[in-house]
Amino acid sequence: MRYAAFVTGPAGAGKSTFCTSFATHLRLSRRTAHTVNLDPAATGDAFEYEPAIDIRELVTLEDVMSEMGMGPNGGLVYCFEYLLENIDWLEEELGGFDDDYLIIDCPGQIELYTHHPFLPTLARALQRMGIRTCAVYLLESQFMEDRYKFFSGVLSAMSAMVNLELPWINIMSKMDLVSPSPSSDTTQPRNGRRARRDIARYLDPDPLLLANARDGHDKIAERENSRFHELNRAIVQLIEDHPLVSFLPLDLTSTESLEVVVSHIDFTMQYGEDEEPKEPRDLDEGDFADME
Ligand SMILES: Nc1nc2c(ncn2[C@@H]2O[C@H](COP(=O)(O)OP(=O)(O)OP(=O)(O)O)[C@@H](O)[C@H]2O)c(=O)[nH]1
Ligand SMILES: [Mg+2]
Repeated sequence: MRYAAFVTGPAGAGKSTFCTSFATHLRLSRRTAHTVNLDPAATGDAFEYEPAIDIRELVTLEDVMSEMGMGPNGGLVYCFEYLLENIDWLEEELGGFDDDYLIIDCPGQIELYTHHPFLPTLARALQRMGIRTCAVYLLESQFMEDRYKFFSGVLSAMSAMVNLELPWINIMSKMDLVSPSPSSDTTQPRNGRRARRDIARYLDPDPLLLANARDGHDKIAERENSRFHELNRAIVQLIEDHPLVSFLPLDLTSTESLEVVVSHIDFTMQYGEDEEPKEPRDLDEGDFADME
């Protein structure tokens, strides 16, 4: 059985860094792992791993921009269309890997996940090749500093999830940057326990975070713009009705944290489930011979 995890998320969320750590972790656990670079715009220092498969061997954004006279965003769309038209190339590249675990490092353009069909089409192509797939969505911990930013992150994660139609895990990356005292939420007393509880409210989003906008700035905003308030209420309702989005914290400075995340990814893809179950050996007739 082959497996592939798409590592997705907005620009700079830590996808490539996570891919490197994830692959290293699997290898240290004596498991095979191959990283795939799916970013046609990646430059030399975009990631630290040595990709086993690299979309840039098929097409690069630079070439598309200079040869087709396209801008960076249209060019990226063109690259993915080109990849899907040349899916044989990918199949050939993948042919060499049997019984394997692919970690696919995706580009950070959010629209690729939320309203283009490329990744779902690609995932279906992999599934046809007998590869079991899942997606990991990274949101960086700075999103927890501001409620509105956070909920926009939650909504983009949700819309990517709906678009991709794959087994899915959300990860709050860069947790090493979260200090024990609550950052911008000045309404909370600065003690460690309260801060941890606040972090928990973000990891398992508490819609009341958005509903109970308590500081003065928000009150003024609400009074001045009742439609904004209405919109917030609608979003709160949406998140309450569809509690699909919770986040696993990832702190790359902790092996344990990485292990927990990897075990969730394994579980999501049902990694190893197809291995021969090691059932106890059946008794042969001969085993009874001595007893008679
Ligand atoms: N403190 C901290 N910084 C991190 C972590 N992961 C990544 N970074 C930093 O965040 C920046 C972006 O990391 P990348 O891994 O390149 O992010 P990306 O999501 O691949 O970015 P794009 O491919 O450009 O969308 C780099 O400067 C990393 O060093 C982390 O766990 N903790
Ligand atoms: Mg990257």
